[in-house]
Amino acid sequence: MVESEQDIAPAPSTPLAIETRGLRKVYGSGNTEVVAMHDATMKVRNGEVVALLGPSGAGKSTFLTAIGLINPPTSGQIWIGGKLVMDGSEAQVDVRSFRRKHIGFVFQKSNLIDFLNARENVQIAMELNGDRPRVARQRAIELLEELGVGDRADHRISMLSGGQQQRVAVARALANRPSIILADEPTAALDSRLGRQVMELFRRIAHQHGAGVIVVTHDHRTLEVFDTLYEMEDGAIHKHVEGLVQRADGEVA
Ligand SMILES: Nc1ncnc2c1ncn2[C@@H]1O[C@H](COP(=O)(O)OP(=O)(O)OP(=O)(O)O)[C@@H](O)[C@H]1O
Repeated sequence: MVESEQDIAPAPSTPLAIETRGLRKVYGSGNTEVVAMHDATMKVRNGEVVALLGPSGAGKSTFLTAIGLINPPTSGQIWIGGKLVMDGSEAQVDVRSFRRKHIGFVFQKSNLIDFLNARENVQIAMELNGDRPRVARQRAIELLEELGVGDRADHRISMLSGGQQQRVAVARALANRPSIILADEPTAALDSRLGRQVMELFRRIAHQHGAGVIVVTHDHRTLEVFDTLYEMEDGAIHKHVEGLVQRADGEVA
């Protein structure tokens, strides 16, 4: 991919890719009740790349899977591309098709299909979305080339290194031109050089393709790649502003 003058953070007036309002999630009930997320509020603009930090058990995966329409919140609202998609635990869209069309996921482990090759793993995401095989095949090859693994397109997943697999996973996440990308510790299995490359890739993708990106990470070595840093603690989200911790709704804590 060629670096371009578009590789800059989005202006404050850029439309929102993601907005969450007062998300709350309660698991279990009675003695086993856990409030995993409360008043979790965040805005991500098109083209913005956001890191979500925080200790184990803070609620990061709960937040990400709520936005990914995998794990509905107990209450609060989720807006994607200006559309209300979750109102409390009630989906406002056809979840499966919305997810396929608009949301790209990258997980800690790549979740690729082992018995397919790299190209087929990317291609299948587009075919499931209704693209013709020839069109899907061509785009899969282009994406793998763009991500620097074009020469591994015909290799089975088990023959690729961890970093190469993660690049294929990113290609698959981009296949249907999602408007948002959600990544849960995508560099946890990578050494620091590859981890950095994958994070920089997210930045380029966000800035050049205009997608809103949230990356859950513990990897403090790569934080300068991000436009905005948030921290989650005990189920609540705070925004980092020049050394201060600011609540996502604007109040300084
Ligand atoms: N399915 C579930 N049932 C009950 N409690 C759950 C469930 N999933 C998560 N929790 C609890 O909710 C809280 C938040 O968990 P979550 O996985 O969202 O945190 P996290 O910040 O992603 O943690 P980590 O960094 O370790 O992945 C934790 O206390 C966890 O034990």
